[in-house]
Amino acid sequence: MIKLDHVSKYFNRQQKAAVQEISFEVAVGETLVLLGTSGCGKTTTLRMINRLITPDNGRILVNNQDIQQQSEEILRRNMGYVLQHTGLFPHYTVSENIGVVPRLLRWDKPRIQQRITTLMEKLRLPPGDYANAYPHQLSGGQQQRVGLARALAADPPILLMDEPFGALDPLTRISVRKEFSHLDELNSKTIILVTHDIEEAFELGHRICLMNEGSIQQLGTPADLLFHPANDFVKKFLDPQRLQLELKALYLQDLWPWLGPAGNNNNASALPATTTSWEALAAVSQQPATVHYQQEQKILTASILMEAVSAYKNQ
Ligand SMILES: Nc1ncnc2c1ncn2[C@@H]1O[C@H](COP(=O)(O)OP(=O)(O)OP(=O)(O)O)[C@@H](O)[C@H]1O
Repeated sequence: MIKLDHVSKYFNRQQKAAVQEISFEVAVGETLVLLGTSGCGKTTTLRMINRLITPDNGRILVNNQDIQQQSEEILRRNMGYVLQHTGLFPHYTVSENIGVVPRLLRWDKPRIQQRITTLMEKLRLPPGDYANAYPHQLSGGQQQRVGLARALAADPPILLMDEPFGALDPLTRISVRKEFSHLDELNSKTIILVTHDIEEAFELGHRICLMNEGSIQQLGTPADLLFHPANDFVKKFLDPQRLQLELKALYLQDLWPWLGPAGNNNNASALPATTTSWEALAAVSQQPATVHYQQEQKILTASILMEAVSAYKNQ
């Protein structure tokens, strides 16, 4: 659905490209995270995809069509854009902010109203309390949700997000991120999300594109980056948070051959095999659980889990 083919960008006739020979594809419904330190070219890459910046070399295709040959208006209508600083219009109410794009598209009033109400409810902004509030009357987390609602209003198939949780304090950031990952509105969307936060990338990305100085260092699943780093840069980038990331990237079903013994315990709570090791560790810290997978049931304790993680890594 989105394809970058050897895309480069040089600013101000720089010798060194801000983005250098970047190629990747993002499938329909996939979330790709662009991860990397400040200045590595993430935002430039994102802005080239919706034509806010023109590449110097290479091609960008959306739905198999070169974006330079599509009208900017139609291209952007298919892409919601969410920014770190929400970019809400300060003199518009929440409801007016969310309705901006549907109004531009000339939807009729009842349809716009219905859509605003639906999104506000889904994003935990009760319309009775917030529809007529102005952005400055909201907390950072609420403003962020309004920004997301505005990007989703016309139901675009693609969502581009630049540090969408970057302006939030760490606790709010974690809770807004969690809500975001469970939002049904996002299930079928193709999402490219920019962040410098490793944990966020691992939580939200189906795949991660790790960049440094304008180039891709590795593009793969969280498990690929952790267990099969392409080079020393990738390894060192992840090292500070390695254990936690490994536990979040490994699902119980990945550890199945090393989990044991098979058994049944009617008093234990049941965990799905799609639980991450991180969540499972929290769940079994008090008492054992059972896991059912491929017609087999096993007992899970913290020590069994940690031994299985070690065995997986040493295989
Ligand atoms: N409009 C511009 N003019 C000149 N140089 C620019 C411009 N935009 C970005 N750059 C340079 O291009 C490089 C990549 O910037 P970019 O904003 O894409 O990085 P980033 O990874 O998104 O960083 P950050 O997380 O700090 O936003 C940087 O060296 C930056 O200074």
